[in-house]
Amino acid sequence: QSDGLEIEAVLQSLGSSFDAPFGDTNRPNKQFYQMIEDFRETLEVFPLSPSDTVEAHRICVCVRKRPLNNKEVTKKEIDVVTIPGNGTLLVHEPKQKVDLTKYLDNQVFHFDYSFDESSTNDLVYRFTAKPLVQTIFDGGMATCFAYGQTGSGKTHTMGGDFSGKSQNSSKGIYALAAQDVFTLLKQRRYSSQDLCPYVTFFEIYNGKVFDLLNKKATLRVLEDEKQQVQVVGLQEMYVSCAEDVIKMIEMGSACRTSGQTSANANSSRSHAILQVILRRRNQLHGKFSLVDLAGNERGTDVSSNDRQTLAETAEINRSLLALKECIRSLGMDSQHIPFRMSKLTQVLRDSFIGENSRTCMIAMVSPGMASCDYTLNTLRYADRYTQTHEWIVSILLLIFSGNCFLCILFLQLKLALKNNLACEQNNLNSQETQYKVSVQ
Ligand SMILES: Nc1ncnc2c1ncn2[C@@H]1O[C@H](COP(=O)(O)OP(=O)(O)OP(=O)(O)O)[C@@H](O)[C@H]1O
Repeated sequence: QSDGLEIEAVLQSLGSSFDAPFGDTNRPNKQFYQMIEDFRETLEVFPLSPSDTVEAHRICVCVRKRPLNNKEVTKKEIDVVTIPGNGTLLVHEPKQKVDLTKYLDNQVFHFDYSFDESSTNDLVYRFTAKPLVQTIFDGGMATCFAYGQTGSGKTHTMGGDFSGKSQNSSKGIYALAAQDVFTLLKQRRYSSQDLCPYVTFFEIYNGKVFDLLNKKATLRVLEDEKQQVQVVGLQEMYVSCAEDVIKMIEMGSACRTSGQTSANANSSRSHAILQVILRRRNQLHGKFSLVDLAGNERGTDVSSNDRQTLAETAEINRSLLALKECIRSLGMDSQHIPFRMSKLTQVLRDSFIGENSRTCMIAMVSPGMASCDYTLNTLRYADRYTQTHEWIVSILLLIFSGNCFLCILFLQLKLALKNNLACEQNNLNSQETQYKVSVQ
């Protein structure tokens, strides 16, 4: 029987055309599966191709869907996410009416780019982090975040493909960005500029900073009199080629703090930050921060609910909320960036200030029906950044048109969003309170 399951899993991973003889007999949620398949038949698909134009964005928000993994295929999980292209993503949320009629709530999300399950790291890199490499040569700060539920593919995207348990670090966004930095450094216009590349690699775990290139030494974060944030003692390694950077990625990744969640046996419980820094005569010229964020799971997803795990989860959620606030403020060109809200945003302060800073957020989603709630959470988190741009356009339009009614409507909308944020903060606070109560 187990052989049968394995054969079935392989056939399913080859394509849905092989699915019918097996899937029809004992697939759980067969009706939903069929409804989604029927819906997909009606869609026009425009897959992203490497020859498509890469647009310049100050804040770029993208989404990447990973394929169903072997475990999900064996369990006959339904794929509830469809990427028709043009930056669109659909979640087919299975629902049931009071009379038990099943139906799909098809929710549509729009991003700058959407990558389907067949997209390679190369393709994702081309549209996300690659355009940011130029920023650091122009004396700016670039930041690329991988955000998403545990097991959704953040480390796969940033650190490289896994073959079995070993990771191919040369195939991740970290390494691809490093290669491009060295390609540009060799170009005549930059080779004469005396720019020197350095790398730092550190993690933030439970509000503490650890140097992944120096035996996980604990580091202090201090602010100097000019409000510059310094990570005291962080090793900045000189690198002479992309291979040097790959060695550092492998060295640092090996000592990253991990744990076990229901979705990932080797879950990263820390935010890992790789920085490629350009210095000219020891002065900072540009900095590219590539951030593999900790999974945004809720407390119940982690396999043990002990004191440490609860504290970890509360800290992860707090820092992700802080990050959301900082990127929102950046998008609105706000004078006040609340970077002191968490250690993560504090160490990334440079990324949120200055006119020449560019950010890219890649939201990762798991395709399975069991992950549907978390997928929607991730998409809503990322969706807010896109909304920020739309808001700025709306404000300008309203000011110029002088339309009072629309102004009132807009202010009400703004108030609703503020309330929503307050709610999120309350949720976080109550999560922390629960944690405190459980510790007592
Ligand atoms: N696009 C993809 N194609 C193929 N396999 C993938 C893809 N994305 C993720 N995977 C696989 O899914 C598993 C989980 O991925 P990964 O460790 O990158 O998740 P994560 O989001 O970093 O999780 P965590 O937050 O728990 O660390 C890995 O085995 C990885 O190889």
